[in-house]
This record gives sequence, structure tokens and C-alpha cells, in this order.
Amino acid sequence: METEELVMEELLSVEAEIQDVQDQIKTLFDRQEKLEERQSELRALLEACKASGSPVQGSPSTTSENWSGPFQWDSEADDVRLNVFGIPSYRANQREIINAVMSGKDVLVIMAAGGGKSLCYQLPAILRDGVALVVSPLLSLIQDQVMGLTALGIPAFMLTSTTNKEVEKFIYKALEKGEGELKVLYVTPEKISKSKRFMSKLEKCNHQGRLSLIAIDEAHCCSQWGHDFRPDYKSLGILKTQFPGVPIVALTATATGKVQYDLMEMLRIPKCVKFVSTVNRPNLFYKVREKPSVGKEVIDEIAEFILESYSNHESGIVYCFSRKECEQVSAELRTRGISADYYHADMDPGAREKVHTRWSKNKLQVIVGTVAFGMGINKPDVRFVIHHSLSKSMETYYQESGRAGRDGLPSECVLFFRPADVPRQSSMVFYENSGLQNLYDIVRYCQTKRQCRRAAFFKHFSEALQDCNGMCDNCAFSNEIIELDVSNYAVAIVSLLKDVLENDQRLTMLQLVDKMKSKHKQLGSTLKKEQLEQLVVQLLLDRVLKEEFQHTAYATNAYVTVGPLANQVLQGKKAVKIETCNKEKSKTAGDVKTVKHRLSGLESKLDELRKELSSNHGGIFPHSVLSSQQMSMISTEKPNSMEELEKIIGKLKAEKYGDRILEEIGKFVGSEDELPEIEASKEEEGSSDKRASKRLKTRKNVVLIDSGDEEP
Ligand SMILES: Nc1ncnc2c1ncn2[C@@H]1O[C@H](COP(=O)(O)OP(=O)(O)OP(=O)(O)O)[C@@H](O)[C@H]1O
Ligand SMILES: [Mg+2]
Repeated sequence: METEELVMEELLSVEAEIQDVQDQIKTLFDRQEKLEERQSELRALLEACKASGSPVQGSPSTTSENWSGPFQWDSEADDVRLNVFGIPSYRANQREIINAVMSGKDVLVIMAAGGGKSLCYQLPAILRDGVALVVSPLLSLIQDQVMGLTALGIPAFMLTSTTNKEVEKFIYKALEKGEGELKVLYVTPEKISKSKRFMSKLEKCNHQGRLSLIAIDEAHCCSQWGHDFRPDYKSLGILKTQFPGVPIVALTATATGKVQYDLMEMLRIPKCVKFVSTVNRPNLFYKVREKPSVGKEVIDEIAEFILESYSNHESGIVYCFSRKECEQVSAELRTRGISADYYHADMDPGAREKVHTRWSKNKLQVIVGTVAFGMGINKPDVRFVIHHSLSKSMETYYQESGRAGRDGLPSECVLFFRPADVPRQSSMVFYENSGLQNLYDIVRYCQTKRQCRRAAFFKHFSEALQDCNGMCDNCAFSNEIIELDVSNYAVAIVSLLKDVLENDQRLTMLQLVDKMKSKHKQLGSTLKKEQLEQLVVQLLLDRVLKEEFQHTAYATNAYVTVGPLANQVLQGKKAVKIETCNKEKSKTAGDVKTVKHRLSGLESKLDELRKELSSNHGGIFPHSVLSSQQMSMISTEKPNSMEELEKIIGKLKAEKYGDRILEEIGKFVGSEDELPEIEASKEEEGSSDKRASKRLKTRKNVVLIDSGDEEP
């Protein structure tokens, strides 16, 4: 070979190596950046914990104060909790938080969705003299809470754009002069940032020592790093400045360390006592199902799931990616006999309110919504949340799936995942702060057929791992996972993309997969289309490929191109594998009994009664009369006196509804239609799935349904 050719050859390989080293340097720089970000988060967390002296989840308490008590208000607090709120016992951290607020401390509460954050400020609001101010971001959330408190006889009001002049006058007088019954006042953050008149009334109220506490609900909205930033929350720091002696309690369900630090800064409560409860929702069963590429088949599967598992009209939510899909899916579900309606931001507020109310009153089984059906939906008995497409991040998915099972009863969260949905989301989020990274985290959650779904949440919220108790598909169904080495396909994909790039062309994911399909037909390709799509997504997650975006007049197109680690695959330095599960195997091995909480005979009678009573009592919600938990306790214990009933639902509700409830129980007990308790079947005791039988033991009145066909 000529010298020149030799030199040229060596030059090419040196250049290729330089490119490779540059890629590795870029990867290391990226890694360094992520580590530095994590470092600052952890430093902030450490600092905040030292400052607030409160235990971070899982670590022994470091504060000198012991917030569990005893305190002089304990008996009064217990009395109000049971007899006003009808709540028999505190959940984790609630008592301690209430005691810290009652002691006048600023408090930060990180507590799972449905965990019971409202009680943590509503109960002190009743115990302390004066008016409690609650800042909440959504009218629907405020209306829900004002209605709930009013139904309990607590003088709660809202001062928002919808408040009429008369009520506004009453509120201002109550603030300024202490006239009239005003105990809890709800406002949106705009009221604080925009209304000088309101702030002056608040100052007068505080000046007379009648501002009892300030609660900031959904406090993660303060932080840009949170998933739901609202600019008006930024001005809430004024509250600590203007009312330094008034305890502030900030509450949220989702806040990573960075967001926690951010909101303590924003609200100027750096020395607050912090209570971080687990993000775990042990009663939720997480599942990811392969989403068929044919739209109608997806709806068939969703309809089948609802009709089969929730034929008792149990409430549910279906989240869709777009407004159009919402309307389509809702219409299709109706044609399959499911009472469903849609909810999205394009609808006028009245129509949205109507759908939300019909669903809250169980007149509608399923709401098909976009992300607009968001925060503050706190119907406690939502039995399933289905995602027709994946969410944009782990936090968003945690929030949306967290709307299920707020009453603590078993509920299901099902996500239909198809790789082709990734570019639909990525072209929407790529310009947001770490938008792509956040999306790829939930794509990783969807792709894995091995990792516990719950573990992904613990990792995302940097919380120690906890046992899943078989409450996710990857833990419950012992699928046989087969790892396919697809390195040769990966090399072919990278080479194809390099060629395309050289001809100055671009390919979307679907175009790339089609090209691969046709190209590999000759090579007798064994990979199915879905597996090729799964491989492309895996290569994106592994940074072998990357997405690029281009705007057109109507849309943003997501293209796939070579990523920083492409050469490592080309040079055989990086093996590529995809997980696939052996469907047949998992059918037999994974037939875990799905435990469903079905209403027993008496419970369904009580369910009818609470619907009747709620409509008689001016449109409050059925669950405000009796929660699912109270119904289940009543049907288990069958109290036959007012005193016994009071122990379950408290004095106030017993006074209001006790006669009717006792009458219902009397009618039911001894009647021939009382259902025998369904004991866990014997073979279930000995079943390989200990978890299922353990779950069974803790649930009364459950009906066992063979879930053989409910594979992920
Ligand atoms: N100690 C308790 N025992 C039983 N039920 C409770 C308890 N505390 C609160 N609840 C009920 O749990 C449900 C959820 O409470 P709440 O609305 O306060 O949750 P949250 O933490 O605000 O949730 P989100 O983060 O979704 O807003 C409500 O129906 C409430 O009445
Ligand atoms: Mg809440």
C-alpha cells in the first residue's frame, strides 16, 4: 500500500479516535454537571435539616423538641379530630405537625398525595383563636375545602374572583373588626400579590392578634424546579415579612430536595421544622401495559379493564395526552356502555365544573381528562387511574396516579406505554428545564420489565427503598424476562443514521424503524416492529442516540440522530440488550389473585344512604357524609347504639346522620340477604404468592377474582 494511503488510513483512525475521546469527554462533562447538581441539592438538604433541626425521612429525630407531645391542647385536639372531622386516629406525622403549628413554629410538610395534609392546618385553625388564612392555587380545590368545612359547621369562606360583594363585605369586616363568624379564609396567591386592600385588612387583623396561622397548600408551586410553577407563588414571601409572629405551614406532596430548599427560601422560613413523610402509597397497584398501535384496540383494552374490574360503577380517571384524544376516548368508552365524559382546558369553566361535580357525586363513573384535570382533585374513592399515554415526568405521573385511593383502599394505576408516544411528549418538553431528562426518567419507568415500579418513585424522590409488597406488576407477576442481545441491530441503526446524516437527511423514530424493518427483511430480521421501537428508545436512554427538534409552521418534529456514545457501539465497546418477557410463561407463573375491595351488602346500603343524605344536605359530596373507610368500619363493626356509632364517625356526624345509619344497620342485620364474610380460600393460604394472602388477611368483605388474564 502506498505511503500516502497508509498515512490517510492512519489519519482516519486517529480522527475517529479523537471523535471518540471527545464524545467520552462530553459524557464525562455531562456526568460531572449532574453530579454537581446533585451535590448542591444534597448540601442544601443538609443545611436545611441542620437549620430546621427536624428529622429527614427515616433518620432519627435530631431536634430537642419532641413533637408527639404531650401538650396541653391534646384532649381538645382529639375531641375536634373525632367529633368535628369524624377522624378516629391520626395518620403518620399528622399529630406532630399539628403540635408544631400549635406551638407557633413555621412548618414544612412533605406528605404523599392523599396523605391528609388538610387536617394539619384545618385542625389548628379551629383550636387557635382568630382567623386562619389558607393560600391555595385552584378555585376547584378551594371550593371543595370550603364546602367540606362548612358541612362540618366550621365558618369557612373564600375570597376570590367568584365571591359576591356581600360576602366580601362580611369578610372584610370580620378581618378588620373581628365581627361575625370567620374561622378559615381561603384565597388564591393572586389575592396576596395583587390586592393592597386585602393586605391592609389582613394587617389590621394581625395587629389585633387575630391572625392565627397561614397555610400555603401545594407549596411546590413556589419553585421553578417543581413540576407546577406558578409565578404568583413567588410573592408569598411577603407574608413572613409582614406577619413574622404568625406561624406558616407550607404543604406539598411532591418536592425533591432542591424544591424543598427552594420553597423554604421563597417563603422565608429557613428555620422551619420539616416533616417529610414517605411518598409511598402502599394501597396503589402500579402496572404498565403494552399499548397496541391501533387506537381502537387501546380503547377496547381500557373498556375491558373497567367493565371487568370495576363494573360496580367505581370511580376512575383516564388521562389522555391531548384534548382531541380526551373527547375521542370518552365517546368511545360511552359506546361501550361506560358512563364517561371529558374534561380539558378548552372547555368553558361552567362545563368543566359540571362534569367535575357529576363525577364527584358518582353520577359519572369515569372522567377522561388532560393534565388540566389536575391538582386538588380529591375524591377519596377513586379506584383506578389509567394513563392512555405516558406523562411528561415522574413527578407528574406521581401526582396524577396519586389521585387514586386517597381513602387508603386498594386501587390501580395503569399506564399504557408505546415507544411511539415518546416523541409526542419530547417535542412538547424539550425546551423546559431538564424536560427531556425528566421525560426519559418516566420512559425508563415504562420500559423496564424487571425493576419494581415503586422503587422508581423512591429513587426519584431520593427516599430509602421500601418493600413493594407485590403491589406492582414487576413484583407481583413473576414474568420470565429474556434479555436479547441486539448489539448488531444497534450497530445497523447507528450506521444507517450516520449515512442519513451524511446525505443531510433526518429520520423520525417511526421512519427509522420502518427503514430498519425493510432493510432487515433481507437479513431475516427476527425483531418485531415493537421490539425495534423499544430498541430505539433504549438507545435514546443509553445516549447512543439522541433526539433533535425542528419547528414547522404547525408542529415541532422530533428526529432521531446519533448520540454521544454512538461510536462506542460501532466499535463494539458497548453491548446493547433489550428485555422482553415470555408472555406464555408469565401467564401461568404470575396468576396472582387481584384483591378487589367490593362493597359488601351493608356497605352498598350505606353507599345509597350517603348519596341520599348528601343530596338532602344541600349538595355536599357523598364522601363528606361517610368516607369509604367509615362505611367499611360501620359494616364490619355494625354499631347498634349512638355511642358506638360516635366512636367511628364522631359526634357531629352522629347527630346529623346517626338515626338513619342505625336504622339502616338494624334493617340489614339478621336480614336474609346479609352476605357471608368471604374468607380467603384455603388454596389461597398455601399459594405461592404469600403477598396476596397477606393482603387478603387485612381486608374484610373482599371478593377474589382470578386475574389470570390481567397480565401486564
Ligand atoms: N387521619 C386520617 N384518617 C383517615 N382519613 C384521613 C385522615 N386524615 C385525612 N384523611 C382523609 O384522607 C383524604 C385525603 O386527605 P387530604 O385531602 O388532606 O389529602 P392531601 O394530603 O391534601 O392530598 P393531596 O396531596 O392530593 O392534596 C381526605 O378524605 C381526608 O378526610
Ligand atoms: Mg391537599
